[in-house]
Amino acid sequence: MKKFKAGLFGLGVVGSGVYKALQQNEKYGVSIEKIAVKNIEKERNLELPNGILTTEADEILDNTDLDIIIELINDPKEAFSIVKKAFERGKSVVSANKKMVALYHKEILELREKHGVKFFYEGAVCGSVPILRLLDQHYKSDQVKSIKAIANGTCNFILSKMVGENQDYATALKDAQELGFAELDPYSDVSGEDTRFKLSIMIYHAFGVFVHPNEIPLHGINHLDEHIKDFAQKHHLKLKLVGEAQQQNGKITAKVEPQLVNESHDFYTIENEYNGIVVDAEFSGEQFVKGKGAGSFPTALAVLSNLKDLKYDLAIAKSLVKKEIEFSNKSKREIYFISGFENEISGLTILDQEEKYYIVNTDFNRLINLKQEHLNLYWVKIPQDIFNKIKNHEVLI
Ligand SMILES: NC(=O)C1=CN([C@@H]2O[C@H](COP(=O)(O)OP(=O)(O)OC[C@H]3O[C@@H](n4cnc5c(N)ncnc54)[C@H](OP(=O)(O)O)[C@@H]3O)[C@@H](O)[C@H]2O)C=CC1
Ligand SMILES: N[C@@H](CC=O)C(=O)O
Repeated sequence: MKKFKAGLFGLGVVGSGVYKALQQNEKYGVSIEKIAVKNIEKERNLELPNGILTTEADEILDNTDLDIIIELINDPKEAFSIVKKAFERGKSVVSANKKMVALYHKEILELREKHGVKFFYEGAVCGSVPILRLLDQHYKSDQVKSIKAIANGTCNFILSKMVGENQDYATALKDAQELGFAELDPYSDVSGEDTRFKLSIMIYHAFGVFVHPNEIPLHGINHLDEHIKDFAQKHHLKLKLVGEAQQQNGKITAKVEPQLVNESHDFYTIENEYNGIVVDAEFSGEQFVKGKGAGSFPTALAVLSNLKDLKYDLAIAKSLVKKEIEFSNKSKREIYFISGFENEISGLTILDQEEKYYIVNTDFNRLINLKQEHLNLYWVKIPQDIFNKIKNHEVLI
């Protein structure tokens, strides 16, 4: 079979994983001919042929010998410009850039149709977990009702280290950065934005609707305080950043927020950089997938599997679905642990109270409003069953 020739953009955590895997294994049938980087002088822990690096994007984009572009840079605007130019030159692209895909999703898929090329991005969502492939192929014959996902390895790593191993936030974040899990600006991870990008992409593949990430309400883990950690440890609970979306009565609702889970929940065993997704669908009911959501080789694997899709002309992410389902950012009343307030907060239905925190019955939008006055306000959803157990002293030590 013909060996494909590829041009690679980006030789960082993911790019170098892809390069090494392709170098070490002939079975992929793809050779990297040229690599664009930002800083050609940078020291790299890789053996590279002379002259393979460039800082000129057009050296790759204008090279008619190259069949495929692999886009793995850390700048979404620049990445979009590369993808557009590649499409205009008739080249198909594989990318792992969730921010770029989420921000320009509809436009990219329309351009892809216009230019008759292919565009795959499995690595953009949950690293090595083939969730887009599942949603596109398996769930095409079913009707997805909801998706719940731990979709950010950095946050899950931090929360695992803090609650499970008593590490402090700053050390856990630094370790996640050193391990290559975090984004260039880790605010994107800890604020919940990265999860929101991935959720918006999954919403399209699950429900066929483009929802701009900014429309999805979010609350990250960047204001986490000791009280929630103590509370979780005291009740043998784990803390997870969860992105969720559901379809009900022709409307999609979605949000990203931290939640407490107990040992009966699928997410309880997801630790460190692992991600997990529970898909609930009409015929299949609930299914749960779990795998490494960040890191060099796990993400490279998703890119490599898309290179295979290109070679064999598979249908993943091929269709541009058009559905008239509305998105609504309305939120319903749920039970929340809240802390991080200086003065008493009035007007809330308080279910339990200690000096430094409340357990309240309220809705996400009300909390977002309260945060404007109480800047350090932090909240975590407590599912009803967990609250009942706590109330009945069932899980108290
Ligand atoms: N790290 C992870 O676990 C995962 C990352 N991703 C996504 O994959 C992409 C790459 O991430 P990651 O490898 O971690 O990022 P890194 O920061 O490790 O590497 C980024 C690479 O992009 C290069 N680069 C930046 N700007 C340009 C440009 N304008 N032209 C050419 N090259 C450029 C950099 O060059 P130089 O080396 O010279 O600085 C560097 O090699 C991002 O979109 C990220 O969100 C997705 C899933 C998991
Ligand atoms: N920063 C991201 C990398 C993978 O998408 C994460 O931590 O999940």
